[in-house]
Amino acid sequence: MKELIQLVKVMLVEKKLIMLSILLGFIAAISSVGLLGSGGYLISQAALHPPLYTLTVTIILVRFFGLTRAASRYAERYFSHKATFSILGRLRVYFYDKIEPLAPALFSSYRSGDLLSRVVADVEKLQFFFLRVFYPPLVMVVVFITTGIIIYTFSVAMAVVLWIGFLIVGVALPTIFTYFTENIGSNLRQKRSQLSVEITEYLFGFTDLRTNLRLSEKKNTIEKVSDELINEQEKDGVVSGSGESVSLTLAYLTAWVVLVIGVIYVDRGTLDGVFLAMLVLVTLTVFESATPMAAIPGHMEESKVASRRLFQITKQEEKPPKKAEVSPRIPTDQPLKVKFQNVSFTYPNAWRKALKNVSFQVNEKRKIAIVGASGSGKSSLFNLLLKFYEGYEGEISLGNHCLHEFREEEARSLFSVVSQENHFFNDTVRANLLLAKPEATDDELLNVLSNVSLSQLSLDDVLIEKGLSLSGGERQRLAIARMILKDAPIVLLDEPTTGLDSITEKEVQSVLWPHLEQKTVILITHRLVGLEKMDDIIVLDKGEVCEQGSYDELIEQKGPFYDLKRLELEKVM
Ligand SMILES: Nc1ncnc2c1ncn2[C@@H]1O[C@H](COP(=O)(O)OP(=O)(O)OP(=O)(O)O)[C@@H](O)[C@H]1O
Repeated sequence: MKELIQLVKVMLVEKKLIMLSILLGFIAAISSVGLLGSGGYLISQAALHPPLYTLTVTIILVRFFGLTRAASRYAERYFSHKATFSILGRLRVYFYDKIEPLAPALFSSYRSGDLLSRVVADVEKLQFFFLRVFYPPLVMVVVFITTGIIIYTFSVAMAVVLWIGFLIVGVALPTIFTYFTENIGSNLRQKRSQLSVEITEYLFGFTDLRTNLRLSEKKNTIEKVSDELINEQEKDGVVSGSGESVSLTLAYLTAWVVLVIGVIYVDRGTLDGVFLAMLVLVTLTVFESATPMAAIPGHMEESKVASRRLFQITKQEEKPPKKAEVSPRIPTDQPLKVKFQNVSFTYPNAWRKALKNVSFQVNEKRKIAIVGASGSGKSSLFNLLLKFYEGYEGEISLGNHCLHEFREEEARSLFSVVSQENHFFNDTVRANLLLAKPEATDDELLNVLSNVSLSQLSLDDVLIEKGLSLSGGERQRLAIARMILKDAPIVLLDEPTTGLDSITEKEVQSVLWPHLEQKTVILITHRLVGLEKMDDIIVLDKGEVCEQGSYDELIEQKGPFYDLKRLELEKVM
């Protein structure tokens, strides 16, 4: 329930549209009651053959209610859907704003398929919260009160029957159906989320699954989960369908009881027979606004769970990292030094430290390599520098400022990153390059492409997602083109040539290094080729710095670096 209250708070930003929808919903419902009531009265009066002028007022009333009903129903649909789409838009922005600063730490808690399903499908599901859960009961209560008072002036017994009918259809039935829908709803959601996870894994792992001959196995799993989902949807359909039919039956039953009471009263002479049709039709019509109540439990349950799942992701925000209010202004065109002082770090939910008391300094324009076996903590250093994770001990500084002083965007603007796997979007070469420098002109882009020996590409060439239409070497050179365009003072290289053959590796290196002269460079690698040109090498082992020095010093020292180098050479032989 707490989540729904939170949801309502976000929704209330659209209070004008919400009020308008409720008001128009009420006018439409009461006009329906008025139309059928005055219609019933007109027919009864007409049957008595009165002079035509006595019917004029009733005819005008029928026309008035008819037109008002049509216009207000249209306006109600228009404004309620407008409110719904505005609310959904706001919710998407709200959740995106909350989630964005939590990435990539978020991926340690959620599988990407599940996250996708939460942010897309769960927000989508919330459209029914306003349309089916939030405002129809408000309209229903006001319409019943108004109609109950009108009927009361004719007969107390009829009004009591109407109110009993209302309590059964509008309150008791939805409560009973809540019980049934809870179970079905939770299975349905579980299956939907499972299907989303399976499909996402199928798409992301397509190549691996195919090469390992596991494609059909995965397909079968997807089909099985899909069948289970269909099964749950069928059950859900049966429950919500029966909810509606039971409500309708009870509404007709109430109208029958009103008719029977009316007949008795007319027989006794306590009610004028001309009002009988009007009262029965009014009773029938007023239930139009109560029958949607049967669908409320299902939608309510779905909205409750959808909002719980959504707010759960953002809950990590409750212990937010220290956020800098104003970032120090550092010119991005000047070299910058980087310093780690006794930095220790444990990933959220991890049981051991990824970094332990790491200290090193890279002065302006210096180039250092950080080497170590897989899992030694190399990427974790970049994760902290780029502020993907907070909550470390010790101090990291850029220039003369502590990293905590920088806002995320400002800190990231000081780095260019070239990694082993750079992402390219399914868009033109131009769009993929402008990502690094949105204001760059075509001439500038073409110049950079020629600098990285990619003159054969046109700016309008469209890349397949992840740059799969390019060779590995071309992808890396395109990533270097982005780095040149961004022109940040610190360059982070994360195994930029791993996976390339030695000729392509040489080509990429020859394109890369001339552009790094004026930059502070940190290279992380587990391969020890070409490290002679680095000013300093830091060797990490299980998150700790175990050795540091120039290439020659480390070779001479015959320590861990020397051992790693020897092992690598042995492997090559
Ligand atoms: N998101 C994460 N959540 C929990 N633990 C993590 C996470 N990322 C890394 N680790 C752990 O932190 C330690 C250091 O990992 P890191 O990725 O920094 O090593 P690495 O030297 O860069 O490895 P590789 O060369 O394979 O990329 C490892 O024990 C790893 O399991």
